[in-house]
Amino acid sequence: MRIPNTAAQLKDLIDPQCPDYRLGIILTSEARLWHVCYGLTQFLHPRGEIFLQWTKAKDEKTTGLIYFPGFWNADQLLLTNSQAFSEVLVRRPYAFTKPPAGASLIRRGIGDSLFIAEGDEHRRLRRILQPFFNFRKMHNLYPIFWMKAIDLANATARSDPGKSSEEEFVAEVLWYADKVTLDTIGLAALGKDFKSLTEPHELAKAAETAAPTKLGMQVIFIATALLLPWWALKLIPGGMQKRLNEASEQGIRVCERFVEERKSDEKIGGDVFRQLIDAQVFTDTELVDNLRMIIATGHDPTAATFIWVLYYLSIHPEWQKRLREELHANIPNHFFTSDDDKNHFTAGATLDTLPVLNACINETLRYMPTTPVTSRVADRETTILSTIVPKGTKILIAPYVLNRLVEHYGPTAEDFDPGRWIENNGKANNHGGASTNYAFSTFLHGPRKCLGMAYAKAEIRSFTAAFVARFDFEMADKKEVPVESGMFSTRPRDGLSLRLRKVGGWW
Ligand code: HEM
Repeated sequence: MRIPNTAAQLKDLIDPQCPDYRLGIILTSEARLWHVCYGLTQFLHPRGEIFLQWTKAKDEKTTGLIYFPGFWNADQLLLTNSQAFSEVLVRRPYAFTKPPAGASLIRRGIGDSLFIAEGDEHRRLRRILQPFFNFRKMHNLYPIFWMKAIDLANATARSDPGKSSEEEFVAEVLWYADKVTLDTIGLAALGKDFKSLTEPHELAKAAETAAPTKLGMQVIFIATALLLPWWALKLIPGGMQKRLNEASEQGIRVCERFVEERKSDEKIGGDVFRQLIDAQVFTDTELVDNLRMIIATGHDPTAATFIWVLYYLSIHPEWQKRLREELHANIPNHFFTSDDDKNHFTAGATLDTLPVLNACINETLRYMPTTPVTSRVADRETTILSTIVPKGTKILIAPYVLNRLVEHYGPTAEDFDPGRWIENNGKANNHGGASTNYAFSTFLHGPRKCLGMAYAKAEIRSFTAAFVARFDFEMADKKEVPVESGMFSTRPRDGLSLRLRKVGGWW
């Protein structure tokens, strides 16, 4: 079967019950040019929600694929079931490459690295980098995560020196999350504490310059997907393209300095970067580019996920309370309060096994994947689920959709419910009640699965444990529902302002 390419055939593939379909067809049936509206769907916030609605509307006759035209009337396929995910991500991953326009934007931002490499080059870089991110190595990083988790809680408690009460106050916590995750990846990857939590740092400034929540960044992504040339982006108001260039150049300068420092002093550090230099597998340019990638990918999505954990716990106080009780029962007080002891907590062995902690984090990762939608392009004529897919077809992969399907999680699929990760006997499970691992697609699958999954989970466990054990919290404005935003990682557009109360006896 060839992909249909007329508005009439489109009707067969998209269920007319779907409201967005009707909006689309009104705009598209007469004038194909208006297909730009469908092109926008992958950028609309909450990202992935429209695709979930389409998938649900097709429901009983779903084939695993929904066809819809994109910008400039390009062919696009949305994958809607596990079999389709498996074919694209696991069975034939190299037949589907990252879209060239998006890849070139990422190259400008964080360098020519594993993240956008394809085919044999991707295999080579992955083979080199994978061993540095294995489960055991990530476990060995727990002392760093715990130390930084305590720093995060302490810095939050010190926020706004003029506050009227030291025991109860309001703080915007996304700012702290961004800084502490940057400092943590600095220590883990480079053995270097950027200390951006307490002092200005060039890399934190670069990240703020390219502030991912700004509307301008969204416009840049859309313009790139529209295949507008780079020079045309200069016309976008707000100087976004200039700021992106500045941020990128700043990142290059800082990372080049790190490489020089490291190469000139063989004694520094036993961290990931030292091991990469010693292995002598990368040129200097590759070192700089992959270091930029590790710093960027290693802090932005973990900060965002940690913030969503805090948000869901603030609107589900019953889970917050259960979690705090679990933490107080399992982690002795002095590991939070004593400067000597905080470095000696064997956090890994404890935090990996706490059912409520892991349930709250897994459920947040499921419910709010910070990469809700990603994409590929068929780089040759191929098939997905026996459907012929012409070369150049764009493939939309939405973890947000698979993570919320009733087929996977039952009638509560669209509710936030950490309980699905805990068995009746109180023990943790790692499937959330779903029968396929594609039901949890937050980190994707196959050879391009997130390299930092174990790192991210261990870091978020540490930050959540140290925060929830010591603060009781709720939304500063109880009526506020965060507006989702961000093109790299989905995060609350205006940060997260919490009313925090110090928990007595844990300071
Ligand atoms: C909660 C946190 C995180 C989430 C949700 C996440 C999610 C993802 C996703 C969905 C991808 C695939 C993107 C695509 O191919 O379109 C990815 C790739 C990647 N992630 Fe993560 N990530 C997280 C944290 C991290 C961390 C902490 C690191 C590094 C320390 C990292 C490093 C990478 C790298 C290097 C890739 C590219 C892998 C490849 O193409 O072979 N990520 N991540």
